[in-house]
Amino acid sequence: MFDVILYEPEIPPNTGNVMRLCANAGLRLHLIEPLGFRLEDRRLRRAGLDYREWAQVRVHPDWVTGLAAISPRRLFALTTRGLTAYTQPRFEPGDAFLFGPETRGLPTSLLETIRPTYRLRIPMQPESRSLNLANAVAIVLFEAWRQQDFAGAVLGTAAKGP
Ligand SMILES: C[S@@+](CC[C@H](N)C(=O)[O-])C[C@H]1O[C@@H](n2cnc3c(N)ncnc32)[C@H](O)[C@@H]1O
Repeated sequence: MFDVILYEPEIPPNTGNVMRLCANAGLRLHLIEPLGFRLEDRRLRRAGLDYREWAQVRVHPDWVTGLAAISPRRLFALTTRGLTAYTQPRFEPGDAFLFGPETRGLPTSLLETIRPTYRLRIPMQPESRSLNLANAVAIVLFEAWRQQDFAGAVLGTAAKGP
């Protein structure tokens, strides 16, 4: 329904967390190379990811190839320099969300080239610099999925009493 794109991610446990999140929410995950680690990295494997969590991950050799393969309906770039709150747009199936690398964020040159539909920002306290990448993905993607009434999810059953 939605595509998540990690642009040149650097830290294995972050990508592992996002892989699990995407599998849980039924989202496709795209990793744009170069990665700051090998997919065989034991710190990624240590996340205990199973086949299902690897199955929906695609690795693209560069941004141009990745974008052509994903071909999103709209592209939302998540950046601390965004001017639009992530809660403002009405997301639709086929939208894609682009997140930057942990130490650098999304390069200005990339943002100017791709011209995303919106540059989205997650509100923070004035003295805060940024959120952890995996946390940022979780916040935005669950908002997008919430807007779809958590389509496809099992929302739970009432607990049986004693
Ligand atoms: C650790 S942050 C990068 C920090 C980098 N110094 C910067 O300012 O962009 C990794 C990625 O998480 C996302 N992110 C983190 N905090 C965010 C926020 N408050 N609003 C929007 N995106 C955020 C962005 O995609 C960012 O590129």
